[in-house]
Amino acid sequence: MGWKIVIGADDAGFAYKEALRDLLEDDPRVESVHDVGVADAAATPYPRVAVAAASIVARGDADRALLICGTGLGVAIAANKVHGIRAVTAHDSYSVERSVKSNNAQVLTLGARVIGLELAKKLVDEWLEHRFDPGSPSAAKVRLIDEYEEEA
Ligand SMILES: O=C[C@H](O)[C@H](O)COP(=O)(O)O
Repeated sequence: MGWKIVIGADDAGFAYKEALRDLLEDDPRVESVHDVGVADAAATPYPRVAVAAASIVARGDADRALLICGTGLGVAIAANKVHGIRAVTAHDSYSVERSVKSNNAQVLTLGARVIGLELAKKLVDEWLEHRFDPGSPSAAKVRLIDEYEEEA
């Protein structure tokens, strides 16, 4: 079975979201792509799409989410407010890899005003290759985040 991915963006990320969704839909590693919007480039506050996408992942209806805004930062902050979600902004290959292998982040966020579309496509392509190893030494560190969240 392939990845079930949710994708979303605000107005600043709309054009990138459209291009990255097309890429994901054509990728044999991807089973499904759920687009939570926005549907056009009309101004939309980034927390709305970020929370909508992250909630789908949190309830187990998708494996991962890809979110795009101007910087990637606002959608990451908003997505991280959803219980159980680990969202990161990553604009280089190594960080994208470690976001999965070290942090078991289910949400990758990108900034359309920060990186070019071709780099965004390359990072998303690489992201699909990475998997978290629950038997790795990183797992205990991620559990500490979960434990803190349960106690908070
Ligand atoms: O993090 C927020 C995003 O970059 C958003 O696209 C732009 O937000 P702003 O209009 O508040 O700068």
